[in-house]
Amino acid sequence: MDTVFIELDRVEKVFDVRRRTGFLKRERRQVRAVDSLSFTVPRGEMVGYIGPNGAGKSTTIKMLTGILTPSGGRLRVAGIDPTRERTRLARRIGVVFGQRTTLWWDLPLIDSYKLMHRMYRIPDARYRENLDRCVELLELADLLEVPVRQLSLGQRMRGDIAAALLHDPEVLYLDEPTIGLDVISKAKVREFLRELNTERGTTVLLTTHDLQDIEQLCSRVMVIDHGRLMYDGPLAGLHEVGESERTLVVDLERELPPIDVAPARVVKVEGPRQWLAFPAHESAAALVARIAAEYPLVDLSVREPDIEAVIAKMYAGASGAAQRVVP
Ligand SMILES: Nc1ncnc2c1ncn2[C@@H]1O[C@H](COP(=O)(O)OP(=O)(O)OP(=O)(O)O)[C@@H](O)[C@H]1O
Repeated sequence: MDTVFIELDRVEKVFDVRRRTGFLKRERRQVRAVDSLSFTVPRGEMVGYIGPNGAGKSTTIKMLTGILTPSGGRLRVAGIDPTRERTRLARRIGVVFGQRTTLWWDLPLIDSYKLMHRMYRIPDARYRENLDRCVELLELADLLEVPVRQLSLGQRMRGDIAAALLHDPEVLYLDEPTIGLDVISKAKVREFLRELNTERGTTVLLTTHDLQDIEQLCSRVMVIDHGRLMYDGPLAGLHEVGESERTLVVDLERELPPIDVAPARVVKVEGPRQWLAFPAHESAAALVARIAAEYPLVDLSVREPDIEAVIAKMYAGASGAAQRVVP
């Protein structure tokens, strides 16, 4: 697990953008899509890679596949420089872009796979074995003869994931693999990815706007914004850096004025029930003890912060370098 598989050292990507600003007038501007980005991913890890729109996620993945060349820094995948040896690397990586398909639109699904078999020069036995496995686990048997354009989004996505895995890649880059899928299809895709990771040890870098993907699949999450790494650690750790709050719901014997115990503050009162927000890192037990000592307490419960709210808050305040938290 501890061999470094993906390695970025102060990687930069700057785009030159020309914009028409008037008749014969053009403005040149530089967009720093990825800004001094450093991280490593060990072989066999499944990592979530998240950030708001335009944060630089796709640009990172494109550099990792060799489609884009970094403007600066050092980048290696399996010891290979993707820009210099894109073809050699292609045999070892799989890519799924949720919003685009790599399948041939008018052909039955199986024909796309046959074409890939030849394109990647996959040995016959290996191709058969991988295809059988994907067909079984992704439930593709009834879909193989169906032209891709007739597949539903969820079916096509499963078809695309299989296509990315026929050549046994060591790493899989997934860009929004569950976008637009219904609950059942999402569950199938997640289960498949989990199995792929545990059974085959495939390294997975997962970009998604669906935090449940991350919660269910990744023990580690990287948050990127304005091309910079804002957080790298377990999902649970985001609570602390996101300055999130937990809520204590207190039932008193009778209606009373708002409870006064710092640092908690009352955010809602409904008859004898009061809601108190307090910093997530504070001990709930200490707070409860103080309330019990001073107020006629009947019942209480603690509500954990919603991770979506934590991340939204983090994105909102993520413009300054001062808030970068990379343990
Ligand atoms: N080919 C390009 N030319 C110019 N600017 C680009 C190019 N590709 C990306 N950008 C810019 O770089 C920044 C990062 O874009 P990128 O697509 O990597 O973000 P993202 O995190 O993948 O966003 P999303 O979640 O919307 O897909 C954006 O400001 C984008 O406009």
